[in-house]
Amino acid sequence: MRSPAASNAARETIRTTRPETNHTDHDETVRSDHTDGERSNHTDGERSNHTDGERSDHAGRPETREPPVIEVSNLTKRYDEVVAVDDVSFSVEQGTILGVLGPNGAGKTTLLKAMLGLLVPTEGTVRVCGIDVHDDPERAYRRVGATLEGARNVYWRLTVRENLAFFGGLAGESARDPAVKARHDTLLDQLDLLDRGDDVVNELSRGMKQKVALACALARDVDVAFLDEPTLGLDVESSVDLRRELRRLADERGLTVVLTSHDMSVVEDLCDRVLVVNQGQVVADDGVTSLVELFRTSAVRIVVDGRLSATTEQAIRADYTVESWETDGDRTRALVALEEANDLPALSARFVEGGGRLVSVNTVEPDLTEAFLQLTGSESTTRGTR
Ligand SMILES: Nc1ncnc2c1ncn2[C@@H]1O[C@H](COP(=O)(O)OP(=O)(O)OP(=O)(O)O)[C@@H](O)[C@H]1O
Repeated sequence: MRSPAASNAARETIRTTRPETNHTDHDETVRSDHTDGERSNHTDGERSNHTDGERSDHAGRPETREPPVIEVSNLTKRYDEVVAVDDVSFSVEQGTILGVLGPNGAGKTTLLKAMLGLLVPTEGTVRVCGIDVHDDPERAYRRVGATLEGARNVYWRLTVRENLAFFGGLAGESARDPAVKARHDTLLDQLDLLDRGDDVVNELSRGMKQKVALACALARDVDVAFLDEPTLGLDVESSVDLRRELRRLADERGLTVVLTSHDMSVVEDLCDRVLVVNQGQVVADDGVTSLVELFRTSAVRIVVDGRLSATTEQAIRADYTVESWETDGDRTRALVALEEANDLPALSARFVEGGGRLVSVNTVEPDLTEAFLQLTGSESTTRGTR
């Protein structure tokens, strides 16, 4: 329905409205469509001190805006001829849940691994909480938790609590420390795992294992969680629970989350902001609502009874963008793009004039899947009706 030119124009719009990362001008990097103001008002005062020394002023004096928790600058990762990440720059404010989307091979995992300091970039830098993850990986590691391969990171022969103790121990924390134990208890409680704490992970359901993996990523009092496909394989209920928990951690503790997911509903429900990656480059960086708005041309699904002639079909196709046209006996189902809702009566009239009897007319709104497909150059074949 939208011409490649329209998609390109949209792509250009997204790239040009998003300022390049400017680490000295935070106003530039703060986006109006996010609730940054609300998010910076966290209940855990310690959390706002995430930049190793640069902290907010709790004594009532005017505060300066804090630097972003994550700053990626001109990051490039090449594997011989393949440019997996191509000159990517962006920054993330505290308490944001950022979704990284992209088709297979787009560079999402490479980007995440480079942000975690697990890959040496060909060029560019990543700073987490003000720490360069490649110059000082150990110090950076203390501030981040990650699940890169779901529950496979977790030790299945250990109990849930032993896993938490192990992952906390990697950063020198002792589970015997009452403060650490209290944190683990709170985490288990929040994830509804408190009564399973002494169970061997192997005996838990898949969804529970996934939650244990998340608990391990957060076992230390981290500022940032990198989660690769956190809801993969979860049933609907567990997926909803996990999303709720991540939202709560972001809102109440100021946890910053970077996640990848192929599940658009997860991203649409959960993320404040979406980075769409394609061929190693960021092709869009915006709020979910803004991205969907960008492709807000509606379509209408019309069902009519009565045989429509080939001439009628051709005439409608000549005047409108027909996304699909299916005839099944006497029934025709057509999906037609409309630039203006006002065009609907005229379009319906064309079907009636052609001998059809209207059965139903439904407006179909675009969603994140549609925006994603447009941005990555794929074409949508179906639209969901809302
Ligand atoms: N170790 C490696 N050596 C060579 N090429 C690699 C390596 N890792 C990734 N690549 C290539 O880099 C590109 C990006 O891969 P990456 O795994 O980051 O994509 P992705 O977006 O995570 O994909 P998927 O959604 O399929 O997991 C791909 O072309 C991939 O083949």
